[in-house]
Amino acid sequence: PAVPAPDMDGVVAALNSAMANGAPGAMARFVGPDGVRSRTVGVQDRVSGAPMDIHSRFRIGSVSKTFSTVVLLQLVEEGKLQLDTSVNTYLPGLLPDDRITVRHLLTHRSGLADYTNAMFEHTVPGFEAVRNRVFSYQELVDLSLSEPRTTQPGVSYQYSNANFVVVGMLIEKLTGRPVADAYERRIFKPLKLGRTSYVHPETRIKGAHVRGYLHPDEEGGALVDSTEQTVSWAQSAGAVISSPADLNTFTSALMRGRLLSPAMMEAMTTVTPTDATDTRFYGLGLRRYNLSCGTQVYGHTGTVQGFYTYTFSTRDGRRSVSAMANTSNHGAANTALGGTLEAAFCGKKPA
Ligand SMILES: C[C@@H](NC(=O)[C@@H](C)NC(=O)CCCC[C@H](NC(=O)C[NH3+])C(=O)[O-])C(=O)O
Repeated sequence: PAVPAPDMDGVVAALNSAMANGAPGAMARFVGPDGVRSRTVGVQDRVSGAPMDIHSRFRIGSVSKTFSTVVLLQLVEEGKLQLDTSVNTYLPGLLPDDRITVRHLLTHRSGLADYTNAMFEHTVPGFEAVRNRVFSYQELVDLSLSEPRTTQPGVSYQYSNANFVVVGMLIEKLTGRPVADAYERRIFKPLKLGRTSYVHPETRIKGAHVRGYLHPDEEGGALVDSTEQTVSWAQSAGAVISSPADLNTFTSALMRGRLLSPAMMEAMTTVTPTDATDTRFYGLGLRRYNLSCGTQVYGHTGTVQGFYTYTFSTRDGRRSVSAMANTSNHGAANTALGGTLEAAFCGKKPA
């Protein structure tokens, strides 16, 4: 069936709006039946003035959660663990509640508190305190367990990075190897994602990359260059580095069933609402947005110091959008960047 052509003027307007709301630069890449459309605005480096480059790499934050989910669901397909079994079966004694299952982690329904709320309550001091720190998975889980649970297991959606830290622990326990090897062997290599890497705890981004700029909490305060950090506070919940093209390839290949069986894709895309607007949903490590034109898109968003990311694809994988703005802690810029989805997937508004 015919699909609307992307409204690339609308995409550029959204990118410019992200800049008007505090991002030094932004970019978006659309892949559809009629080929690739890329747009960039502003700069990827405020000091050198280097313009935003569509081939540059950047930190994708929680889009990493979908990569971690693919690895874990492949392990489920291989019979190494089961979704509705207690996490403590595979990681004895880790969690204080045997009722928390693997599925609860992937759907943010475990009740494990998100330690990043306290860690980054004061944005720049919180970031400076951890940007060069290396945490073990256990230390991050202990931070979560030092706070009360946020829900009884399975009862409600409560987003938490802790869930995907435990997913990383499961992957390493079940494969006997660092999570980086699993990403490489199971996703990056097969899909030839040449600009995607999982780097921890090295702080530098190798190769041509975007510099990220963190907004301080103080209105009008100077931007902080947050490009170099360990991202050890997130790891399997947020430490992947990628590029617009690789993200388009990843989400499209995922939706086309290149990484998981049809049955597992059915499980992954079975969603529940995450808010009262009936437009935002979560499945297994995957968001679904219902767009104004009725199109449903699947993918993930990312927020890591200095970088906002959206990467979504239609269910058939025929169309995908990846968009990035090199700032964070500035909600208006994030909302503006999200406007690329409506423009790209719904096309020009009817006159
Ligand atoms: C929401 C997003 N989640 C992620 O990408 C994960 C990895 N990031 C976070 O949980 C936010 C950490 C603080 C960011 C900092 N904010 C503060 O420090 C606020 N005081 C910043 O904005 O850079 C997602 O799933 O879409």
